[in-house]
Amino acid sequence: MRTNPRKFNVPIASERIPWCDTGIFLNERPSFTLDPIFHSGAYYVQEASSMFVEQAFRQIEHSKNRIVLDLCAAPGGKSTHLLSLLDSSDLLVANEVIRSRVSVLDENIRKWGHQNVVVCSNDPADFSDLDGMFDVMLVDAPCSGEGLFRRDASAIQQWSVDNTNLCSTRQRRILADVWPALKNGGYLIYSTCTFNPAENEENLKWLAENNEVESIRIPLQENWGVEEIETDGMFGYRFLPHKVKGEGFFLTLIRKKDGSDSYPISKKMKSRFENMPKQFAEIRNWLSTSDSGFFAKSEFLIAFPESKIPVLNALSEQLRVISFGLPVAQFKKNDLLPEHTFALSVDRNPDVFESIELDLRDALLFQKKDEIRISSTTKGWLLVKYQGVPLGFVKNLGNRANNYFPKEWRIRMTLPELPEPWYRL
Ligand SMILES: C[S@@+](CC[C@H](N)C(=O)[O-])C[C@H]1O[C@@H](n2cnc3c(N)ncnc32)[C@H](O)[C@@H]1O
Repeated sequence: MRTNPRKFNVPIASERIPWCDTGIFLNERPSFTLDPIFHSGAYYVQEASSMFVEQAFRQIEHSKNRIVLDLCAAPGGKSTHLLSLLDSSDLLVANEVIRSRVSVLDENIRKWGHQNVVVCSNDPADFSDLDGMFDVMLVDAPCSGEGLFRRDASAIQQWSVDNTNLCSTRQRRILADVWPALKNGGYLIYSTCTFNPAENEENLKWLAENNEVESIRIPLQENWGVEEIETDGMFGYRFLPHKVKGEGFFLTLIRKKDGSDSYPISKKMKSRFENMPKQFAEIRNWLSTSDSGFFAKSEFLIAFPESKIPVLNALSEQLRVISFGLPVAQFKKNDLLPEHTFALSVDRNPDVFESIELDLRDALLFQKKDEIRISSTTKGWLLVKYQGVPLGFVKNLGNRANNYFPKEWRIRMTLPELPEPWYRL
């Protein structure tokens, strides 16, 4: 699993994943459903090899105000990882073409708690008019999944030569479609969870034959067991499951050496997003960021970096934007109701709402959306926490408390005898 460093520190006794600062191996699989902080975006359960994206990202020249695209983003493993690696001045665009997979992506991103993000649902071809828009692109391409063979025997049955050829053709189409949107000097991280050259190094070779690119090497440590392969001066990194402590994976990093230097973003374009109604100005104090603008979308107030509004306008001219920023509150008449996602925000001003700590059972009852006992004498909005990690809001009426956990995210299982959590904070 990979922790959210803005919410939860890696437990000290854990075995670290050597290529990811926030990644740890768990000795056994605990019940994540019965862990309140799992539902709060304190960590993401992810296969270890995939976290190698961090090493690629570390080779990218550091600068601020980058626009980063995760093209094949659902369910959000690498998008949440990127959010933790990016500067708050950067913007992540997380895209998933398959509509039924967008809601899980959106949910995982909301729980991670960052405001500098746009979620959209488009075919790679829809990006081709955004000439030179992105500084960094991650294409974690759909593939034949040979890397799953070890843990899922049915993946072997589904494998065929025809399917690998189909995947390779599709990957080339995806790369060709999205390539113009990467700016000159921008970086592409390409990855798959398969081994065969047709979906990996041969695609790279094809890209290099048709475009000006520079292959970037990623430093390795021998004890990681990761293989560096070189094909005509192009480097790739292969994870073979009998050699690394992780599943099968392939990744490469290249730099674009041609094309547009930047996308013309007009600062004057009329915004599609309404400004916040003036009577709610107090909400500015709810976040500790200096760059938050607030926008009204139906009855919700959304925080989004003010400086990125022109980019958001430009993106929404071309793309189907599903969500942006972080919902902070719902306004009803002249009242502001804090949103659940605001409780999970990494930029929440801790002084605005009083908080109370729940024990494990009450924390899970809260996340089941059941009634819970509140010991606080403070009436009104209270932030509830488990082991210091915020879980959401209740409204304490004195004799009872209303539970504001979102219905669609609630835990549906009946609570069994509760296990001890696998960490101590
Ligand atoms: C390997 S998975 C991505 C995993 C994700 N990056 C993560 O780390 O959680 C590949 C994704 O590509 C999407 N996909 C499928 N066909 C596609 C296509 N033709 N173009 C772009 N993406 C596609 C799939 O829906 C899937 O979400």
